[in-house]
Amino acid sequence: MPQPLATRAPAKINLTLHVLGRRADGYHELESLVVFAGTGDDLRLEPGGTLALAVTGPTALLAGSHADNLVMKAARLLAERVSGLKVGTFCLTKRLPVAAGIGGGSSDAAAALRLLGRLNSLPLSHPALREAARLTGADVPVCLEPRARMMRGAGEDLGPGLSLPRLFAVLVNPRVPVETPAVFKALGLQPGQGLPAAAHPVPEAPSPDALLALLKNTRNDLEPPALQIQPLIGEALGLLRATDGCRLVRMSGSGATVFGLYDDCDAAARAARQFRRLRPDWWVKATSLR
Ligand SMILES: C[C@@](CO)(OP(=O)(O)O)[C@H](O)COP(=O)(O)OP(=O)(O)OC[C@H]1O[C@@H](n2ccc(N)nc2=O)[C@H](O)[C@@H]1O
Ligand SMILES: Nc1ncnc2c1ncn2[C@@H]1O[C@H](COP(=O)(O)OP(=O)(O)O)[C@@H](O)[C@H]1O
Repeated sequence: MPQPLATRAPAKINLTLHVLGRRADGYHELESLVVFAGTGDDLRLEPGGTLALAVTGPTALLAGSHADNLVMKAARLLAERVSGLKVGTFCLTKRLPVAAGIGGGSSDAAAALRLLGRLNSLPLSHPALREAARLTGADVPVCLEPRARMMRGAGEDLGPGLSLPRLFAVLVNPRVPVETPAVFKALGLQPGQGLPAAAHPVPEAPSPDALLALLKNTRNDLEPPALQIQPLIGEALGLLRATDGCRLVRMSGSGATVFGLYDDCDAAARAARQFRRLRPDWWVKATSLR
């Protein structure tokens, strides 16, 4: 019997997200410093038979139908490009909130491509794998090799892996989905129109303080339109900012998840406990980012 293959699908966090402009095809040119969390979904692949998916876990029911699952979309796109691709049954343990600005579905899709790559001896640099990632969604390429890097273009233009200090964070989501296309639409850019550019090159191996100083001079341009659509994001930002030891708060991606940064693991754990007392029904997670 072939051994099942397994991988983690970590949450993606946009520490910065500058929208440079809107292209003629409607997509937006981005510049984003992306990192990955210690928390995420889990994906297993049991090789053999036809392509199938089973989803369990606390947010399984929110992830939509199996046919529309991004795991299946990525696998189908790869199978269309690699003849005789060996497949099997994917078992997804879904824990991350859905439509939450932390790329859960994208990270699941990228995890599926990693596992199929392993099963079929395809390196992550294989053109079919890269193309399947890009066609699955704008955030999938950066999730293929989940490590800190700059992401540009619509998401396909990736910088080299960055050596960042580990950051200690609390992630908060009010458990309300926010749809990405609606947020980009609410930004209100016309094709060809841009926002003021503000390049933010990351120095080689910055200290935690240097990284924090850089983050304070940057933004998430999707925060204002997302706040218009879902005012609970403003509440999340305000409550998190007020937790003890919080150094910076910001929304990730198109929301609604927001993150707070703290000096160390204990401060983040304390803040998460403090926050849970205020909003016991929300998703609150202390984690590290890098
Ligand atoms: C905003 C970001 C930032 O990392 O994260 P999330 O909020 O999804 O986590 C991503 O760009 C989201 O990536 P992803 O969720 O994969 O986007 P897709 O499915 O490809 O596109 C959904 C829709 O978002 C808009 N879109 C997406 C990416 C982009 N650069 N410009 C866009 O205008 C388009 O309207 C598109 O139809
Ligand atoms: N494996 C999956 N996990 C989560 N959402 C998925 C998945 N597959 C498909 N989707 C769909 O993709 C959309 C975006 O979900 P998600 O990736 O969680 O968003 P975000 O990138 O904003 O965190 C949702 O509307 C959801 O129905």
